[in-house]
Amino acid sequence: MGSNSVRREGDSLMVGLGETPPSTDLFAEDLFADRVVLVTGGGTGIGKAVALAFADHGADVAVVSRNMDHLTPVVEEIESRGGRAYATTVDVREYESVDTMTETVVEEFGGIDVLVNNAGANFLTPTELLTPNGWRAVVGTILDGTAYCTLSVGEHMIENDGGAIVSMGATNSVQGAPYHAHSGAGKAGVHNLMQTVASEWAVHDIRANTIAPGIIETEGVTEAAGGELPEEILQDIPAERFGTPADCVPTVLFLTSPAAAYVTGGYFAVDGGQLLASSPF
Ligand SMILES: CCCCC/C=C/C(=O)SCCNC(=O)CCNC(=O)[C@H](O)C(C)(C)COP(=O)(O)OP(=O)(O)OC[C@H]1O[C@@H](n2cnc3c(N)ncnc32)[C@H](O)[C@@H]1OP(=O)(O)O
Ligand SMILES: NC(=O)C1=CN([C@@H]2O[C@H](COP(=O)(O)OP(=O)(O)OC[C@H]3O[C@@H](n4cnc5c(N)ncnc54)[C@H](OP(=O)(O)O)[C@@H]3O)[C@@H](O)[C@H]2O)C=CC1
Repeated sequence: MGSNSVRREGDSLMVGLGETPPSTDLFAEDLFADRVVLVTGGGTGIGKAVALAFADHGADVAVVSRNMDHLTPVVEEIESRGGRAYATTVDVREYESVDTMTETVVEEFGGIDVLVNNAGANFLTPTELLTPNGWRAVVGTILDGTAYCTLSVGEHMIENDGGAIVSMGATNSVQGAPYHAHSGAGKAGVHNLMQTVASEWAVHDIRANTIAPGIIETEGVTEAAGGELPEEILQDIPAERFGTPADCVPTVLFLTSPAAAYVTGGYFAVDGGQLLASSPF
């Protein structure tokens, strides 16, 4: 068995920098029983993997995004596994649309305990070619969208028994990098917003954290990168592979579970070591 794989010896699960095991191998089956989880952008990529995993651990799951064609298969998949799921459309860039989403989900499931701000958008462009509309398309989705969902669902959480919020940041928020002006600035704002929310809303029993995926192979990032992910990037990733949506799942589940009761305002890279500096020698 290669060094980059999960090894089981007897009953113990030994994990290095290999494949992330399915969440059902790692967390209790009923970890999120009686909990309601809302995942924005839950019909594709990372959001889809996260939504399915929450359902596998007993949550009622609402998936929302602009396109019902992305959402319906996830609802069907969850229901076919015996779970409860619900989908509604939303454009996270529009506050009214977001507020309607919150009301609809609360009406359907009776509350919202966990919010995963996952809806996102990106493309790579030299800054001098970035138009105001291009900036708005990306920053409007990742920063306004995260803020609107946090404000709307947060109001509900404050009025009820608190909750947990996780937002998808990105490793490009840590320092400026070519072609990421809109995405990097927006994702930096996401982390800063989560820190502020964490500090203000602890009193309401609400925790808020940021997960920063590195490069996770999804159709979305491939499109954002212009059609393919250049293999040369792997030279800067100590894990020597791109991530998968499954790599992001356990961190989301951990941060929104009671295991993270004392964890708030944090920034958690899921990047195979991509943020580590490469050797100058
Ligand atoms: C590579 C490592 C990245 C790590 C960090 C983050 C990663 C991620 O977020 S990954 C995945 C997220 N998923 C996606 O990005 C999905 C695929 N992307 C898109 O759908 C588009 O890029 C979109 C976000 C712009 C689509 O939004 P939409 O509202 O449909 O936008 P429009 O097509 O109407 O365009 C608005 C505006 O943006 C300009 N624009 C769009 N694409 C590009 C591009 N590739 N390069 C330059 N400019 C672009 C477009 O021209 C419009 O501006 P105006 O022409 O001035 O009207
Ligand atoms: N993959 C990667 O390498 C990385 C991803 N991330 C972040 O992780 C998250 C998921 O990315 P990934 O799974 O790769 O990408 P996807 O493109 O698969 O996911 C983005 C999701 O957001 C939804 N969405 C986009 N715009 C809106 C909007 N205005 N309103 C509501 N929903 C919207 C899309 O659904 P629909 O089209 O139906 O609206 C889609 O389901 C994003 O926040 C992304 O920025 C961060 C770093 C790296």
